[in-house]
Amino acid sequence: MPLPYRRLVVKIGSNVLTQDNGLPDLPRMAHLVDQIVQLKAQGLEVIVVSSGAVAAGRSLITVPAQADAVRSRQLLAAVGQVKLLSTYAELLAKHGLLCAQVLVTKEDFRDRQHYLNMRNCFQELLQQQVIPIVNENDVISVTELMFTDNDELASLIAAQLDADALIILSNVDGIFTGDPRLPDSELIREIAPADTGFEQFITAQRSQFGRGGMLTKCHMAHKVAKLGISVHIANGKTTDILPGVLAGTALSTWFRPSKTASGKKKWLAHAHSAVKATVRVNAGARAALSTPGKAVSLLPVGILGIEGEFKKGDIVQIADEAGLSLGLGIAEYGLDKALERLGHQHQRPLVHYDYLFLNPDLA
Ligand SMILES: Nc1ncnc2c1ncn2[C@@H]1O[C@H](COP(=O)(O)OP(=O)(O)O)[C@@H](O)[C@H]1O
Ligand SMILES: N[C@@H](CCC(=O)OP(=O)(O)O)C(=O)O
Repeated sequence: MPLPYRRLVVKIGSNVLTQDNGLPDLPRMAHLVDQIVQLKAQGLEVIVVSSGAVAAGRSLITVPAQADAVRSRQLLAAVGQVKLLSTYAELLAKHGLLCAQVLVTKEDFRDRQHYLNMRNCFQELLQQQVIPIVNENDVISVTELMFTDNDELASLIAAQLDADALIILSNVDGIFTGDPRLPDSELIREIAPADTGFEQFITAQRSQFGRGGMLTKCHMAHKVAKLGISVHIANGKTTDILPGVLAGTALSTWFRPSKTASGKKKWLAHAHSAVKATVRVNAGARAALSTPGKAVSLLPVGILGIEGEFKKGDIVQIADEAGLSLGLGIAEYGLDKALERLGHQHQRPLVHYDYLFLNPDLA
């Protein structure tokens, strides 16, 4: 049967790879690797984003009682990542396949050139039939340098590599209409790009070893789907979940994708840390930019003011009069020219539509 996707990112959460006692679940890992190999044999390119370094570290070393939370995580992840990757390497070697370790931090997504370098490396690995296994570099990612969790990282990678689909494997079948442990809660099978309000169902409860929780998963999934990438949240503990999701026979919450965004827009969607200045627009410009289905560029006539400095090609944030962020764009010219043209009619757009990413929840 032909599979609907060509390039797939699979995110595997900590709890999927971890037993209740906190130690790695090797049979589960072996089964997931078998499924990945099966998909690869059917012609799919697979990129894995795997958590589990901290859990693997726990099986190897005891954290000293005086170590704080940051030190403990660094210690466990530094030791555990070696074990995590060597386990993947051994399991894949049985099928004659190689994997590659890709450890990243938020910084690696800041600069477009840096971003493209990373993308080129992924492309080479995929071309050589190597399976990239990505994780956050927990040793140097501390506090504000951290991704919210690996769901955010997996979303960035899916957008960066123009994946057709992202499958997020957790310990639940998807998003439920209430606490998944309660019998009245029902699985939401499909969420459309324009759907809102599903966040109300999500409780603060997390899996035992997870970091971000279901709310980040939802936000990320929705954002990625709006970039034109199909997203499924499914249960990584279910037998044959990956082929099941792809065949449409397994349970999951499917975030239906909107029409595909350009590579530049996908990059901009996650480029908040690279913003150089904020451009405030008036109500008319806000209304024009947020009209569904219309390709509108940001013209100087609708700009009220600018905070910060930028050059041609820098990323600017666009905000409304109240300071609410509307999206990000690439400046067509620098601050000096922008100030000269501010408020004037018949001027070149400061941000062209092709280089503009508007927040999906913009009303
Ligand atoms: N409405 C909901 N539907 C599904 N899961 C939910 C919901 N609200 C909270 N959760 C919790 O989210 C958890 C999964 O998120 P998380 O702990 O981040 O997992 P992971 O480690 O796989 O990233 C589930 O184990 C569940 O307890
Ligand atoms: N980088 C950490 C995982 C952090 C994380 O986001 O975990 P999870 O929420 O289970 O995907 C590790 O490898 O242990």
